[in-house]
Amino acid sequence: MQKVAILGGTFDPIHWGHLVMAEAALQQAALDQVIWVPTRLAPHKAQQLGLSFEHRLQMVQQAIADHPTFTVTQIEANRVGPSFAITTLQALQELHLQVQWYWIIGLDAFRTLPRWYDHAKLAATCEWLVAPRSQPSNSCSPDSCGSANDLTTPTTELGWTTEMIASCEQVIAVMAQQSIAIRWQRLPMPVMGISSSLIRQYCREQRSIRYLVPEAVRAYITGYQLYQNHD
Ligand SMILES: Nc1ncnc2c1ncn2[C@@H]1O[C@H](COP(=O)(O)OP(=O)(O)OP(=O)(O)O)[C@@H](O)[C@H]1O
Ligand SMILES: O=C(O)c1ccc[n+]([C@@H]2O[C@H](COP(=O)([O-])O)[C@@H](O)[C@H]2O)c1
Repeated sequence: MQKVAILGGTFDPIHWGHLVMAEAALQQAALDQVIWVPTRLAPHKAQQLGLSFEHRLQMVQQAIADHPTFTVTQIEANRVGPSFAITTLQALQELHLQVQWYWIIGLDAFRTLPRWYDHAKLAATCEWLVAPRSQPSNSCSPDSCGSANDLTTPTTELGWTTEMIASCEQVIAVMAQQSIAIRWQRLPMPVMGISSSLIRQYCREQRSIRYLVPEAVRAYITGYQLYQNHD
C-alpha cells in the first residue's frame, strides 16, 4: 500500500518552511508521495483577500518542480465556499485507491484541529505529521496559539521544546474528550521562523526575500511585482 501525505495550505506564497516540513515528513514516515494542495479559500482565512489561486498555484508548481515525489493538485480550485480538509481528503481518496493517508501540518494549524469541520471523521482517516513552529502565524487566534517563548525549554528532539510537545498533547487530550483517537507523529526538523506573512511584509517593505523562498518563487514574485501594496 502506498503512503501518501497531503500538505494543504494557502501558500501565499510558498516558502522554505513548507518545503523543509514536506521533506522531513517524506523521510520520517517513509512516504511515497506528498500531494501539495493549495486552498482556494482557507476556512479560517475566509475574510482575507490574498493572491489569486492561479498565482499561488504557479509558485507551488515552480518550487517543487525538481522534486521527484512532490506533486501539486488543483482539486480545490473550483470549490464553492471554504476548502474543508475532509472534503479534499475524500476527493483524493476517490482518485487514489489503496493508499495509507497522512496530513502534514505545522504546530500552529494542528492546535486548531479540534475546531475543523467534521474533525472526527478527518482524524480517523489520516495520520498527522506535525512540524514544530515557534511563532504563531497570523492565521491563528490568541486562544489557540502558544506563547512566543516556545523556544525556552529545548528537548533532545530536533526542533521540539517541552512547551510545543505539551501543546500537541493538549490537542490529543481535547480530541480524546470527544472520544476521537488520533494517530500522529512529531517531525524532527529545525524550527523554521519563516511565514508567508513575513514574506509579504518583506515585499511591502522592499526588503530582500532571497534565501527565504526558492529562487524560482522569488523571480516570480519580482516579475509580477506581487505583495507590494497589500497583505
Ligand atoms: N515555518 C513553518 N514551519 C512549520 N510549519 C509551517 C511553517 N510555515 C507554514 N507551516 C504550515 O504549513 C501549512 C500551510 O501554511 P500557510 O500556507 O498558511 O503558511 P503560513 O506561513 O502559516 O502563512 P501565513 O503567514 O499567511 O499565515 C500549515 O499547516 C502551517 O502550519
Ligand atoms: O477543514 C477545516 O475546517 C480546516 C480549517 C482550517 C484549516 N484547514 C486546512 O488546513 C490547511 C492549512 O491551512 P492554512 O490556511 O493555515 O494554510 C489547509 O489545507 C486548510 O484547508 C482546514
